[in-house]
Amino acid sequence: KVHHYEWDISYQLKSPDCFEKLAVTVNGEAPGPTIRATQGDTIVVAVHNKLETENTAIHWHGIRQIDTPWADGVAGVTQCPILPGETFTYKFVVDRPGTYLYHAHYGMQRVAGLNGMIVVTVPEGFVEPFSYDEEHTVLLGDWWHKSVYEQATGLSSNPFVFVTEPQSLLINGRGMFNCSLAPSGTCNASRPDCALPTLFTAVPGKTYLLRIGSLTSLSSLYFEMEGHPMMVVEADGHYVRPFAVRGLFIYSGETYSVLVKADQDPRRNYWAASHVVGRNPSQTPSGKAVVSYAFNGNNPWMPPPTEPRAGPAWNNTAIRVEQSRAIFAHPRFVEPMPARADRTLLLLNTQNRIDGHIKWTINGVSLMFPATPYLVAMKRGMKDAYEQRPPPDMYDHMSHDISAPAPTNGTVGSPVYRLALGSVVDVVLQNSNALNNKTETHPWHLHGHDFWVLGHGEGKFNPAADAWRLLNVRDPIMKNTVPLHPDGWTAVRFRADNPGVWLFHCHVEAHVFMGMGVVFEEGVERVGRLPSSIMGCGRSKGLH
Ligand SMILES: O=C1O[C@H]([C@@H](O)CO)C(O)=C1O
Repeated sequence: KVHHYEWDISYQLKSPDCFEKLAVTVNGEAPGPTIRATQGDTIVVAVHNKLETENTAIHWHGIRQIDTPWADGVAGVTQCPILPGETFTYKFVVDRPGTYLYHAHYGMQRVAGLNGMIVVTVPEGFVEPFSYDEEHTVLLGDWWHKSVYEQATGLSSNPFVFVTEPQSLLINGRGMFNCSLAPSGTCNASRPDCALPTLFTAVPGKTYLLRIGSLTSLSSLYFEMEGHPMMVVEADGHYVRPFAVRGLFIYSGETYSVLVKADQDPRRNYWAASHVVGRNPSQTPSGKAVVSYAFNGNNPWMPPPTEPRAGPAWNNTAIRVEQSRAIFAHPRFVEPMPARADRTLLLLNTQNRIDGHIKWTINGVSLMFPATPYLVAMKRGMKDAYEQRPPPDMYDHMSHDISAPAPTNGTVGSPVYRLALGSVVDVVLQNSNALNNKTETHPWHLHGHDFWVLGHGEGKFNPAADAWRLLNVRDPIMKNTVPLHPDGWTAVRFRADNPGVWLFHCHVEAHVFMGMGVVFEEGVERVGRLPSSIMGCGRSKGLH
């Protein structure tokens, strides 16, 4: 089945948390509509850029784009940005069931509100390893009152101005800023678009599947529903061995499906809440929504009689690592993993000062997208359009001190790791302290593939020693986004079997903007004829 969408992308005045601000919308809405399809369906989205003065591009997060690498939607990697007034049509197949996301992938535009969810259901006759009565989507976000322009300008300025902490957390696009803190006339608590949202209406005794996704710009979150523990059954489109949590840690770019049973006293309603973890949440009030009960005698619009609980200690890394380590493939859906890798990359992130600007680097290189999209440049053999020298596979793991800021400056560039088509690649992401001597959470997202999550560890990964033996090679979960925890490392394995050029990056919008990403190429010569609609910028001007 083919699903056709016509999307007008435009700025609209919105007040998702009562504060009025310009947001990038899809057909007037932010978040955009949920795309619903069945495994194997084709999605066609005609994107009309009506932003007047701003480019755009949309990434379909978690969709591998097999045979359609030009539809991945990353300006600078897989296509030229879509100019104001132009229409670009994405066409791709949703080849696996699960919960996915979409969002802008041009500059820091995701921060401005262009995001939404993709739900791919199983084909008729397929029995999932769990059952439920109804399903709902929960999209988590964070929200700033500063414009994207101010945020991006601050990050690239000298002196550096960080985006700082979000003003609000959004649940399904709604938050609640305390208007007494805003300049008069900018915030109005009685606006309908910032009313306390109902997460879903529960009928006593029924079981609900919540498809939860996070598209925060910066924040790692803890999501919980008062009195309602969750059974986690899916992660990034893969069934997991079910595990129960009272609250779910979720990182930007991740999705989880959870089962919730409506088994509480139905004569009242309950809080759902999201809390910042991993960074100090003192400037960011928790996001709130209501789980309301449909029950004779209960008022479904009444706020719960309780106060929402405070979140867990934001700086308790151990409990977050514990959840990361509790996720295994469902025993009936273990995807066989190659026993060893053909190549290992040890990728160290450091924050560096380069020509006075603060950047993130990976093995000393801060990624800057080239003017000509990599996919066009590499497929057409334009050797001067990107850096020919590949970035380093390793950092100096013997002597580098991860608890100290980077001792060297690093460089800014547009290199690419060229992977042999079909080869197996291990990547160990290694965290280290930023220039302010703090260590942070970095959720890493791989385009075009899922990876097996081999493990998470503390401190520095030592490739020569025991570290490999600690990894889970028996039933690792496959994901497209995985957290790199403070002071630690995360190891993943993937098969480079999808011809194209693919971004792998920290999903914190400010961090990828500051260069925290790498580019992989595999089998670009096998990519089919590139559509001329992805061309028109840099050295691809005039090509078709
Ligand atoms: O990228 C970042 O920059 C600041 C700080 O590290 C500046 O040194 C911060 O909190 C980030 O997450």
